[in-house]
Amino acid sequence: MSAVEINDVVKRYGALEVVHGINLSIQPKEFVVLVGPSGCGKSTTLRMVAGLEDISGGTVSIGGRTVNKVAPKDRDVAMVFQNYALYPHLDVAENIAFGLRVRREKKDVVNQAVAEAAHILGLTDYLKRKPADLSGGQRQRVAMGRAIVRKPKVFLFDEPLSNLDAKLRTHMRAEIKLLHRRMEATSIYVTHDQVEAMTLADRIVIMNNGHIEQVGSPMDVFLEPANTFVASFIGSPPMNLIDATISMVDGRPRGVIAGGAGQSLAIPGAFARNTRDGQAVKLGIRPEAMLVNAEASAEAVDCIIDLVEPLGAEALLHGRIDDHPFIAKAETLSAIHDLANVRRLGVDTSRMHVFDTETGRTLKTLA
Ligand SMILES: Nc1ncnc2c1ncn2[C@@H]1O[C@H](COP(=O)(O)OP(=O)(O)OP(=O)(O)O)[C@@H](O)[C@H]1O
Repeated sequence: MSAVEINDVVKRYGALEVVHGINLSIQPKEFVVLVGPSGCGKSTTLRMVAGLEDISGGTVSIGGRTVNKVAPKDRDVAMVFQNYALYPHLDVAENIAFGLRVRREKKDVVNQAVAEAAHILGLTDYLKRKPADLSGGQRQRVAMGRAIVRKPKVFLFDEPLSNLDAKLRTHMRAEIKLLHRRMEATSIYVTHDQVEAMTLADRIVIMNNGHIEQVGSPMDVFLEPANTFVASFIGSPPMNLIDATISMVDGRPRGVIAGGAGQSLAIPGAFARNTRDGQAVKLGIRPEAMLVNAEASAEAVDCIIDLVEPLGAEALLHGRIDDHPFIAKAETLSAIHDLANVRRLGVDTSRMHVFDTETGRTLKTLA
């Protein structure tokens, strides 16, 4: 039985429909991340699972029970919010204990649960402090402690790290992952940050405009994006998408880059059989599949580099191929090239993607 089942779920605010009939089955112990740009409906979806928003159509089930009409407190879920939602007048121990006290659990049960959670989260020395005297990361841990002690069927996280600075966010991300390994609790996590999604998720659900674009493991969605939206959302810097037209050369399709002098790249085998002569496509080339050492590549294109951004071991090259902007990634340590003066880049076409321009869908036959 799935832990959470979302069936044809719709959300409307008056006449405005913001979630358009989505389907998702979440397995027990699974860590699922809903990711997408601002306004795509991920928080609304999570809040419908939590019971904080009414469901306009379809059903949500938790542990096999339809919960559409069940009050949030009776759904056996615990939610961790971005703004922590701690009680400022209560100390850490009282904040963690709050849900158990409401349930009128016995005092020694509460004390033991709080001690355990504090130990897991490294809060033992802070139990008597008020939230105002804690760092952002510590406050977020208290919020997680409050969720843990309730031992819910499902943890729901709504952008829990977005108020933290970059370093702390990386640290807390690792903590959440370790916590999940330890507790093995089914978790649904909402973020707009694709790096957070990639690092935390067993499965990523990519949402856009109230629809689900693709569901898969982090590597699946990275290696086999179903469409241009997923391709440009997952991966940093994003995949370059270059307009081209398919042209058959000696019976093999090549993508001729639009609006230029006819430069072209070989369409990889997995995409080739779904192309047709004259078809408008987008060639999807990840920055790391563009190679400074063009002479060593079977396929290459002429380009102009406008800007080199050194990142340390790597540099990002911002440039143009026939007026199409692109970003390439180069290793600075091994490259003997003067990166600003690179005029030709190799393309590892075995790692190239091809999308139909009209539908945006990949031309690869996905399993
Ligand atoms: N109470 C409301 N009334 C009307 N429209 C709403 C309401 N709440 C949310 N929306 C709209 O629903 C859509 C989805 O919102 P939601 O908060 O789920 O997006 P999100 O993907 O979580 O974005 P963000 O990352 O910015 O929170 C948005 O277009 C938003 O404007």
